[in-house]
Amino acid sequence: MKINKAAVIGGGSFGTVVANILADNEIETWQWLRDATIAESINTHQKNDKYLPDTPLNPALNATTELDEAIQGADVIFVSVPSRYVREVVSSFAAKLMPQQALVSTTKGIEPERFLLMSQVLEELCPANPVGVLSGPNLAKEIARRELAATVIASKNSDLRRNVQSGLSCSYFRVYASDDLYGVELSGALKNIYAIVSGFVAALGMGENSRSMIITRSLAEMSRFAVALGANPLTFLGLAGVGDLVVTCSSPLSRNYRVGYAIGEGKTLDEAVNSLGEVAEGVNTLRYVRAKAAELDIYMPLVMGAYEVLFNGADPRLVAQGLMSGDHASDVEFALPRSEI
Ligand SMILES: NC(=O)C1=CN([C@@H]2O[C@H](COP(=O)(O)OP(=O)(O)OC[C@H]3O[C@@H](n4cnc5c(N)ncnc54)[C@H](O)[C@@H]3O)[C@@H](O)[C@H]2O)C=CC1
Ligand SMILES: O=C(CO)COP(=O)(O)O
Repeated sequence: MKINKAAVIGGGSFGTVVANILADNEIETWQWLRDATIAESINTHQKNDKYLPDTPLNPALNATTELDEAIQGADVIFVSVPSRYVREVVSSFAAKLMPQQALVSTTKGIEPERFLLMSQVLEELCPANPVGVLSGPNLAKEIARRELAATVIASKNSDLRRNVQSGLSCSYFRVYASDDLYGVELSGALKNIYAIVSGFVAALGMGENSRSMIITRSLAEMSRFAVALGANPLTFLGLAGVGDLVVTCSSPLSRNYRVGYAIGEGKTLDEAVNSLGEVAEGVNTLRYVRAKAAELDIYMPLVMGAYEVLFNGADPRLVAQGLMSGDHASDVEFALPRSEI
């Protein structure tokens, strides 16, 4: 079955990019957002003035502040609001869904109380509906300029995977498939932490060897955490893992990288976050992952170091330095077991 109507919940930069691709692919698309002025601007001037002011949007894209108008009859509903609001927003329409309507999260964050990923929140709220996750190296502003990019749709439901692949694939966007929902989603959330650390490293003027060491050891740390939580570490080798880690650890277009960069320059966390005006999920994810790693006794020196910098005022230089003095470990996680080091 192809997608005849799609809804996108969220009026930020990524929600707008997803909605615009769907509209470019001639799918009837309704984007829900709270701000009536932005909705009006999308409908009349084909612009999201706040989040993507330089991108002319497809004239066929419909924006609305009425949730019902967006979700009614939508074959797929993309959820693209910051993680702290996903439960609240989805709860407000969950009871109105028909069982065949699929939900796809694009949100890269964690709900702290029970350490739930967004697909788990969706499954809890909408147990009868197919659920998927879209994640990958997808800086919204580059995709908005139609620069080539690829992503991953992860779901246990093969119809959902195929529908999203055909609904979102176009000349500048390619969609790969995975059935490892948890691994794809966990890597999307975790990489935001390491983008912050890479921001410190860049601001401090450390060299390319340091940056490469940080990115590669981030991957080791992410996969160690993932395995402790029961995820498949192989997923971390794909676009949603290495791909997204590399792009967000390298690009000033990443909000998480920019937060780290500002802190590396000497700004406080509040100053760094307030100057963004957009969501940087990694700040909260760092708090939750640090608590989980402590609870499960998982060795994560970059997470522990970054936490000290963001929340206890430690010198960002110490994070990279911490790697030099930590326990000796194997290069590729799981290739050489710790017991043999
Ligand atoms: N921007 C990017 O390059 C990418 C972002 N993502 C993820 O997508 C999610 C959304 O990101 P962006 O669109 O970039 O965020 P954003 O900061 O550009 O926009 C967030 C949107 O959510 C809305 N919002 C905030 N609180 C809300 C509430 N209580 N109810 C309803 N709407 C609310 C805001 O008004 C805004 O329209 C994040 O989890 C992010 O990690 C994923 C891939 C790429
Ligand atoms: O997830 C992203 C790109 O894939 C966007 O990263 P930021 O949230 O750090 O901007």
